[in-house]
Amino acid sequence: MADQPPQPSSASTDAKPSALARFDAFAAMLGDRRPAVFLDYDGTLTPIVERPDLAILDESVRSVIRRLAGLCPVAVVSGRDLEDVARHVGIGELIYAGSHGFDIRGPGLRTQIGEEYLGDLDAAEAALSRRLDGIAGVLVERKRFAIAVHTRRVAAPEGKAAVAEAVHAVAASLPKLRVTGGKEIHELRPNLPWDKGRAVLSLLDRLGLAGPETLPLYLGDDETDEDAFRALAARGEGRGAGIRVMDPPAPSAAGWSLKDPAEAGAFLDRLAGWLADG
Ligand SMILES: O=P(O)(O)OC[C@H]1O[C@H](O[C@H]2O[C@H](CO)[C@@H](O)[C@H](O)[C@H]2O)[C@H](O)[C@@H](O)[C@@H]1O
Repeated sequence: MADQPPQPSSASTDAKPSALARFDAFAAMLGDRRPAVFLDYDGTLTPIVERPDLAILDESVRSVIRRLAGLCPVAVVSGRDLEDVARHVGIGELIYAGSHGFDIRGPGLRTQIGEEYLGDLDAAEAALSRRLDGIAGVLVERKRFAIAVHTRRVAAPEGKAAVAEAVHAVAASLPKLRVTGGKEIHELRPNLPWDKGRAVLSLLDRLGLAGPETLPLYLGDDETDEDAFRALAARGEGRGAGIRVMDPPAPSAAGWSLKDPAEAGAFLDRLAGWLADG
């Protein structure tokens, strides 16, 4: 019997089919459409590590992404600062969306959303450095359009609770910002209706990829990637595929899964091979 493409499931803890183990079904779902591939960085292309500067892209993954970019549109959509993620990925011709999609550049593309919030972000950064002073292990990472406060190396539970309290106190004093979460991280960003999902939809429009001949794929591992999975799911049945990198299964609006960045690299390699074979 032919391998039937699994139906995308809604946000639930249901196990999502593996886009790698069931690659034939994934390819059948893609059919003769051309993919447009959107890639998150941390936890998707590189394993989660102790500090952001230690998340180095493996050369083999870089070369798979480079090969894929020769076969279909590829964009990296990251919470990191635009320049930081572009430097880590190190492929000049790609499209990059940094600060969770607030800062976009690529061939013929340049957009910055929320420049009028930079003063509030500067004020938040200064307030955070005062409030977090003395909490061992905390790391504040300023991006152009967001501030990440990392708790991975902060003692639990008191230290982590103190960091959360400080972040929420600063946010309460700066209502033009909002708090989002992730893996051992609190982030402050402009309180605007903008996120990775809206950035992906906007890129599809601007790149002329919004039609039915293109199937957008989004690979991500974290809370903020759920915005992109939901945005693709909202385009309608079969108009986008979310692939959540996760182990064990967690609630997700993605229809597919991969276990870890190693599987993500293997999937991208398989996809590139499949596209090259025509
Ligand atoms: O959207 P992404 O590309 O996945 O970026 C999300 C955040 O990733 C980074 O933090 C995460 O990865 C670190 C390195 O593995 C890890 O130490 C940290 O606990 C994770 O939250 C990055 O530093 C953030 O700026 C991004 O927002």
